[in-house]
Amino acid sequence: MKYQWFISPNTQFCELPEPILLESGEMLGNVQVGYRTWGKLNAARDNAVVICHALTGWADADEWWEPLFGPGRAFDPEEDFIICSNVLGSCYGTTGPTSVNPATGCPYGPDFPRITIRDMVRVQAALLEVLGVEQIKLVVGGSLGGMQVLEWAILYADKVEAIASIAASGRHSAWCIGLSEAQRQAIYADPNWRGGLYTIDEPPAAGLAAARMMAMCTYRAWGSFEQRFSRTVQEDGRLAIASYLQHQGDKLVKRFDANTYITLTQAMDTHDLSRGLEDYYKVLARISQPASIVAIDSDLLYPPTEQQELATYMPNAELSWLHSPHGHDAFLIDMEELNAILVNFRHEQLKRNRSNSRVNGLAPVVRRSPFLF
Ligand SMILES: CC(=O)SCCNC(=O)CCNC(=O)[C@H](O)C(C)(C)COP(=O)(O)OP(=O)(O)OC[C@H]1O[C@@H](n2cnc3c(N)ncnc32)[C@H](O)[C@@H]1OP(=O)(O)O
Ligand SMILES: N[C@@H](CCO)C(=O)O
Repeated sequence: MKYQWFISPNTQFCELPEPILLESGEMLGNVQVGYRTWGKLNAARDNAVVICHALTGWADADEWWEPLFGPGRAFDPEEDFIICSNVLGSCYGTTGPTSVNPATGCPYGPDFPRITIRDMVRVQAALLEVLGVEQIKLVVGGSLGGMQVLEWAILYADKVEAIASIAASGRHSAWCIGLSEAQRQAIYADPNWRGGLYTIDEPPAAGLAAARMMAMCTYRAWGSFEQRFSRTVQEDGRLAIASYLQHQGDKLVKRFDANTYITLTQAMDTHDLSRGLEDYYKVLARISQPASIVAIDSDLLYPPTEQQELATYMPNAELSWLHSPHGHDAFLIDMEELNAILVNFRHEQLKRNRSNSRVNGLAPVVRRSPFLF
């Protein structure tokens, strides 16, 4: 089998002008960002909507969130300047383990530095600076994307007007860290792993596939598996659920890289909004932007208690429920329902801005300071 890391032909690339100082203290130079945009930046440079993707996602948000795009939908290119970039550490166009390390001329592989969610957000902010964005109307994303959204609200509080964080937590739980560690150990156990020094033609495919199979069980729910597969045995003798998981494992292996999987899951494990700041609940109280916190009622990975907690402690947050039998991945499946939640939130945001404008006699958005990236 020929493995390749697929980068969509629509991807645009930006070489960041400055190195990025990672949270670890390491400087990362020659950072490339793969990204997409839709719509136009307006004259005031304040109509940006930033979409943050999930673990194995990429910049083509109009593909994987297609029903959320269009007139009257959550993201309207007639009104918004929409940006989605591939995250730092990923393998879809942004610098990560599959990129060439300028110091060696070889791919970083396992030597790619440890990164955090904050590092991902700082790279996105540097891209936005290059694109000339001054103010962001909304930052939105699910799962790993939702973690970035929350960090955006803290790191760039003056720049971000509203956020929507879906199926995410404010700090990675022991449950999530444990599941990710088990997945990483499956990759390490593959003889092809070779400490991360495998070749593209001989990757640790079995390990990565096993990791994805475990992950899929956490992305879906008891009821959805029961309804779809029950105890059905296929003509080839395999249980349908086993066959489905094997297919999902193989599918990921054809489009994703094992070192990238390690890098991104480790970054998720660092996620804690309060790291290096103050008490966790005090940090949540600092997130003052209007916020839509979306909980999926069947989510086993980031259970609704985590979003209830966010919505309780964030002063301008509202909790919405995405009712779905599909589990955590519902934000990539039940898109009409998600679209309705986000459209409603954005209408409310618009009304709030208009009423602020009437009360204050000011423009709808009050800019407090220029943005420092
Ligand atoms: C193109 C995209 O993936 S867009 C989605 C954006 N993606 C991201 O953000 C990255 C992550 N992607 C994902 O997590 C997933 O793609 C999701 C959540 C969006 C959707 O999951 P899917 O795998 O497409 O859906 P689902 O659970 O219904 O599985 C369908 C697949 O399982 C296969 N399948 C179903 N039952 C069985 C079975 N018994 N045995 C073997 N294969 C089976 C189907 O043939 C189908 O295969 P295909 O994808 O190769 O056509
Ligand atoms: N299914 C999603 C992960 C869910 O957070 C992905 O593969 O990106």
